[in-house]
Amino acid sequence: MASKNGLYKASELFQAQAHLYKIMYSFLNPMSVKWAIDLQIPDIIHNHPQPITLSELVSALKVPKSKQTCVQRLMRLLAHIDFFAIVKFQDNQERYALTPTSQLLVSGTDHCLSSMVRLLSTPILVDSYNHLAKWTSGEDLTVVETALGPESYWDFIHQNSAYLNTFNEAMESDSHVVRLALRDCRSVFEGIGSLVDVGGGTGNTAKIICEAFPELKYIVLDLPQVVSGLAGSNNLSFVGGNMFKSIPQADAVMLKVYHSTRIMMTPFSCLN
Ligand SMILES: C[S@@+](CC[C@H](N)C(=O)[O-])C[C@H]1O[C@@H](n2cnc3c(N)ncnc32)[C@H](O)[C@@H]1O
Repeated sequence: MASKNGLYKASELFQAQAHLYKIMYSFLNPMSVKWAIDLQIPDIIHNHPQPITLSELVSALKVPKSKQTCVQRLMRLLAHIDFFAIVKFQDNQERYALTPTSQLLVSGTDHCLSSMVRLLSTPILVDSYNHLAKWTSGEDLTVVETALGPESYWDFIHQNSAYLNTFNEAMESDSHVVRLALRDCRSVFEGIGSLVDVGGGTGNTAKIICEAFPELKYIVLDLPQVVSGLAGSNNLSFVGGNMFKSIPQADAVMLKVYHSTRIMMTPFSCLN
C-alpha cells in the first residue's frame, strides 16, 4: 500500500524508520568507545595473555551480575564497528582481541590516544553540535563559540583548570603520534630552514620535530596566555600573538588544529 503522499509504500517507510533510528543512535558508537576506556577494557585485553572471553572479561571488570549482559552488548557493538576483533580458538569460544584502533587506547604506550577520546566526548564539545543551525546563520563565530555565547573557547579553557588539563593532555597525546609520522615521512621536513607552527600550543609537536631536526629554526605561534613563560631552546622559540592578525615569516607553515572552522575558512592574508 502506498503512503498518503503516494511516494513510498508503507513497508518502505517502516524500513526507513529503522534506518532513521539507526542514524540517530549512532552517537552510541563514540560513547561506547569512551565507556570501554572508562572501564579500562583495552588495558585488560592488552594485559591478558591471550584474547579474552566474555566471562574472563566480566570477572576482571567485577561488574554485578545484573550488568553482565550490558558488557556483552558493549563488546558486540564495539566488535561490530571494528574497535575490537572477535576470534575463535579450537574450543570454539568467542574471544575479544585488540585491533589497531583499540591498541591506540592502551595506557602507557607512546601512542595512547585515550585523553583525546576523553576531550572529544566532553559535554561542552558534544553539546556544541546542537548549535550547528544557529552557527550556519551567523557570520564569525566558531561552532563552540556559538554554543558558549560571547566567550571564546580559548577563554573558557583558560578559566577552567580541570578542562585545561584535559585539553593539554589530549593535545600532548595527539602530538606523540607525530613520532609515528616522522618515522615514514622525514622527507617532508628535510631541506626546510625555518618553520612556524601556527596554533602550536605549548610546543608538544615542536619538541618532537626539533629533536629530530636540530638544524630547523622552529617558531611556535600561539595566544599570549598560552605561550607566556614558556622557555624555548637553541632552535625553538615561542611567539605570542593572533594568527588572524600576523604570522611570523618562515620557509614553511604548519597548522595542526581541530575544531577551528574559522581557521579553515580564513584566507591567511597575514602570511607574507
Ligand atoms: C587544537 S589546539 C592545537 C595545539 C597544537 N597544534 C597541538 O597539536 O598540540 C589549537 C591551538 O590554537 C591556538 N589558537 C586559537 N586561536 C588562536 C589565534 N587566534 N592565534 C594563535 N593561536 C590560536 C590555541 O590556543 C590552541 O593552542
